[in-house]
Amino acid sequence: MTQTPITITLTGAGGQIGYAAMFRIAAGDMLGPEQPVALRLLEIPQGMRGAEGAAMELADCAFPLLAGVEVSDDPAVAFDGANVAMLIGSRPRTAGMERGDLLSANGAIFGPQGAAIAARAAADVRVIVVGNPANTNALIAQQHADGVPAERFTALTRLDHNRAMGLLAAESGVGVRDIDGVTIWGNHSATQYPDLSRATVSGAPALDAVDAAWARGAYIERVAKRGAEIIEVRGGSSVASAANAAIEHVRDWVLGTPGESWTSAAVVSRGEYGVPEGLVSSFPVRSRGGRWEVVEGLDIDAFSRERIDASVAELLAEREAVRELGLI
Ligand SMILES: NC(=O)c1ccc[n+]([C@@H]2O[C@H](COP(=O)([O-])OP(=O)(O)OC[C@H]3O[C@@H](n4cnc5c(N)ncnc54)[C@H](O)[C@@H]3O)[C@@H](O)[C@H]2O)c1
Ligand SMILES: O=C(O)C[C@H](O)C(=O)O
Repeated sequence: MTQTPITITLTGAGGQIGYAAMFRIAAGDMLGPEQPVALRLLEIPQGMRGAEGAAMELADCAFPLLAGVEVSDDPAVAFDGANVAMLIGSRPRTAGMERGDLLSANGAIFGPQGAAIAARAAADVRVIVVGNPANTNALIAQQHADGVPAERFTALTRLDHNRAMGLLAAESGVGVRDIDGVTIWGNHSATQYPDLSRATVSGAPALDAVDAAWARGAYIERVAKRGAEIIEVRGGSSVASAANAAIEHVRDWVLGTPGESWTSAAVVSRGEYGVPEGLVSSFPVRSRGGRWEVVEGLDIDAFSRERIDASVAELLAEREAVRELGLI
């Protein structure tokens, strides 16, 4: 194990998702069993004891790959030299709220963090925003990160992607290994579009394996509202599945996606599929050479067009709202 450690900054490290993620990262689940990692844990003063306690437990695990842990409430310290920044810290919604209701409460967190990343992080920094509303928070961070290429800012829709795979597998009576070609388009919100147009079940078109009305009705609704379903059943928003998805997002971004398969991630649009440039929107993506590439050239039928446009309209409205709040 002679490799230089990769520095990973986790914000909200005293919170639930941070706690669920950090032990797996330190165990090598994100960057592989040969790659040492150094963790920088960022919290606000009220969250520092939780983060410090988690750091003590990390030490008590004696992970061979863990090259160090630092806890700080200063973004300039926590983002110093960061190769990967996982922006988790922010308030979760509670029952009855939409994620967009968190914009004014959480949006203000991401401008200063974007600026701190620009000032302190490593030249190759990759940023994933988990805190909701994730797409627009990523936009805010990106807009404050002068000098950092826009493509380094992403938001998490891998959890939606995994949910879409899991629910399709259950409906088809197969394992998730037999599912491919699912896409999440748009916003990590109730308007997102889980698209089965090109999905396959055991190599055959998914739309032949399941009822088409289900695929374009109840299925979309269930995937898009799964977060609220979890809140209702657990009494709190998803934690371990969110941490898992964030880990998979970073793993694939750094190490690549397998073969021709794609996954879903919210990336800064360059105008692909008519999504206005600059919005952070979910697309089908592959990772090649450490960069996300939007899978281009897929046919979009009228149904899909309408769903994508509806979610993009919400992203445009969120961008307008944060402009009005003076956050970008
Ligand atoms: N994108 C997704 O798929 C997805 C999935 C699940 C949860 N989430 C979101 O992730 C966020 C975190 O969820 P959680 O369950 O871990 O919440 P939590 O309340 O358990 O933890 C959040 C932590 O963030 C800290 N924090 C707040 N402001 C901060 C700042 N400026 N800098 C650093 N830390 C800060 C808090 O002190 C707290 O410890 C929520 O916004 C939730 O809605 C997103
Ligand atoms: O739904 C939420 O508020 C939490 C998270 O975004 C989720 O999708 O589980």
